[in-house]
Amino acid sequence: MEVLTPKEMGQADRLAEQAGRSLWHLMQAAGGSVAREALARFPDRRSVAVLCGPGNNGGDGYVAARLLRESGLAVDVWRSAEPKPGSDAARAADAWKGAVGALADFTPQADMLVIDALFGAGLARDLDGAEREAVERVKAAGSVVLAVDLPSGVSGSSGEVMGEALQADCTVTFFRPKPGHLLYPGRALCGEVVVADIGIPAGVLADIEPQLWANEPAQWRHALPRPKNIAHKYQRGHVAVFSGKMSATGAARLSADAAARAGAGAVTVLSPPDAMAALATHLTATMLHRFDAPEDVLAFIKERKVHAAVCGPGFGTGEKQKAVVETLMHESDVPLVIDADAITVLSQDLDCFLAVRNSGEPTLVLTPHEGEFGRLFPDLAENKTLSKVERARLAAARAKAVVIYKGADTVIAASDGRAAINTNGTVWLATAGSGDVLAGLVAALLGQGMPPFEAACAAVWIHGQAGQREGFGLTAEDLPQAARKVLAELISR
Ligand SMILES: NC(=O)C1=CN([C@@H]2O[C@H](COP(=O)(O)OP(=O)(O)OC[C@H]3O[C@@H](n4cnc5c(N)ncnc54)[C@H](OP(=O)(O)O)[C@@H]3O)[C@@H](O)[C@H]2O)[C@@H](O)CC1
Ligand SMILES: [K+]
Repeated sequence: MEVLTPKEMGQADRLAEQAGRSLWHLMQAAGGSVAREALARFPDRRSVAVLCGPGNNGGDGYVAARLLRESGLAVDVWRSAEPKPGSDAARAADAWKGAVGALADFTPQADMLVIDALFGAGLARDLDGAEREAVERVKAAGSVVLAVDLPSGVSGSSGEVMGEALQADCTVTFFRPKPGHLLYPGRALCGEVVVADIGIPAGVLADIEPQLWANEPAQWRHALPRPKNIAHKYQRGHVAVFSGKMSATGAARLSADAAARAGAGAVTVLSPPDAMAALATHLTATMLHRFDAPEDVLAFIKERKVHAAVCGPGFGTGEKQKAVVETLMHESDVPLVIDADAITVLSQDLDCFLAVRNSGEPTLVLTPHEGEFGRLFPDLAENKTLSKVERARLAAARAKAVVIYKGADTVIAASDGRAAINTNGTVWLATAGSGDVLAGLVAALLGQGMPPFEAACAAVWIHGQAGQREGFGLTAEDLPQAARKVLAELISR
């Protein structure tokens, strides 16, 4: 599903108006969907307090208050400021015939349902004054909170908290989700998110051309590799995985296993001389090839028609490893997944490493977690005015790569501006070796010809789904088999 920034949502609103849906009607539908969710989800609440701000978010609140009162509930409205005269919100406030108290006098109770219509998409600065104090009182009272569009204090564009924010049990948003619903900490503060249809025609999206999605199979399933019956193993993608020294071969084996389970026809682990024996005792279907120097790597990639390579897991960060990364980046055009130690190597001189990747397909996928992202792109990491999506996009454009910016809310970004926020991750994936598996999955899909952005999105989603299936106590060794089953289901559907 498309994700719209608050600015794009404003555009949707204007385009809907041109198509004959006035803001007044949209506001009625928005307030109506809030009232419906309140009745359906919290039927046992004895009283309802609707907190209304000065803008259209408050307007939605007045509409919901009226409808809930008409359905027989005891409803009070508390407002921080009056809506602008002549606005749709002012008209909605006029249609509310009950009492209106000053927000400063509002005393929340634990058994109350609080409908938060203070601020939504128009939140422009940190909460302070009466609104901030009311938010603090609601949090302290522990009332159940249903947020209109966004919990007040959460930025719709970044999910960041602006000064202070409510913790909602449920958030009803309209037409399409916003980044603030999917990016932390906003995602946690929203509670369950309901996306309500308020009559904005989906056709407006063709004009808006959103470049951000919630990461879902609908976005990339069509591009999943489906091998032809007559393909031989090398036509199904040959993935090379670089191993580190003797005491650090496990990470490469996890990547290799993941690549094989994700459909690569052949997988070879490229091993430094000292690790050959350790790897040989562990590998069965996966092939093993020794390399001493970068020239060996280039020769192997060429002669054995490697379709994608993973470099980084357990690789090491010394001069020898740096020379290999440099060679891969400058002298080979094999699609590359650069992870872990190879990211550290790259971050030593990113400009130099990326200097020659100025044209052509972005065949580079970078998979930094928060710390690695900070090392690769320190200025972007430190820029607190940017959302995680914006940081990932700028990084992708700078590196001419697909960037998988990992975390609980992993963002995948392409250098052309497309981006996706992943939502199916689980805490069980925060385990040693989990990233090595992800790198192998990306390489398998790349090696089978899937375009890089789609391959990265698919791999992240499949990884998340595999984590959910395995759940409590999973280890990275469990993930490749689980990923295989997830992928098999996706392809067979
Ligand atoms: N788009 C659509 O299709 C639809 C949108 N709908 C609804 O409209 C909502 C967006 O409405 P909106 O633009 O009026 O913004 P909103 O969140 O009410 O706040 C703006 C007001 O707050 C003020 N203000 C801001 N920050 C502040 C602060 N920290 N502390 C104090 N004041 C602050 C700001 O003041 P200003 O910055 O102008 O001085 C302005 O007065 C959206 O969330 C959804 O619920 C639906 O009705 C259906 C269709
Ligand atoms: K709100």
